[in-house]
Amino acid sequence: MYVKKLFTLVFIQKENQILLGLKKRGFGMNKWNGFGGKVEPNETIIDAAVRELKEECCLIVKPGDLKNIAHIEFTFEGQPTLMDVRVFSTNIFEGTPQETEEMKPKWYDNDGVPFEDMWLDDKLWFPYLLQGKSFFGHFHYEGFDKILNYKIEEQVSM
Ligand SMILES: CSc1nc2ncnc(N)c2[nH]1
Repeated sequence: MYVKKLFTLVFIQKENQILLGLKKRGFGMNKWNGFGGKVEPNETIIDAAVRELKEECCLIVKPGDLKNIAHIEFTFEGQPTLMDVRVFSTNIFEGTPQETEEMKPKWYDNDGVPFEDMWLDDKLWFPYLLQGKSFFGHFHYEGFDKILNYKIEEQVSM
């Protein structure tokens, strides 16, 4: 029986670039990632995604411009937690990415994503993200540095 926790993850994309943030504290510190976090009890998933993006890099997006492109679950050997991560992307945004206490933003070329400084699973599913393909993924970890098993299934549309 898992204890499910809901998270958002937002990727801002340009023609051939993707915006990543270097996490400066907390869970995933010193890893490059998209922007997001926990969904609070009083908000929708989309509202949480919009809120976290603004808080973490000062970009503004409209809820309607966020496309839900993936649903990724993370479980951990011997732990009850299931991280239920809803992934969104858009190329419509307002503002310029700013560094905050949480994240240092940087544009990366799609063919230069720093996988060696990201979560282990990211290099497995980023190709789907970069090709605009919707997918479901489940990654079962042992600790935080070893993937025991995983699956990725392309979805026709989310
Ligand atoms: C704990 S395993 C994990 N992989 C991840 N990849 C991208 N964003 C996350 N929040 C991730 N968590």
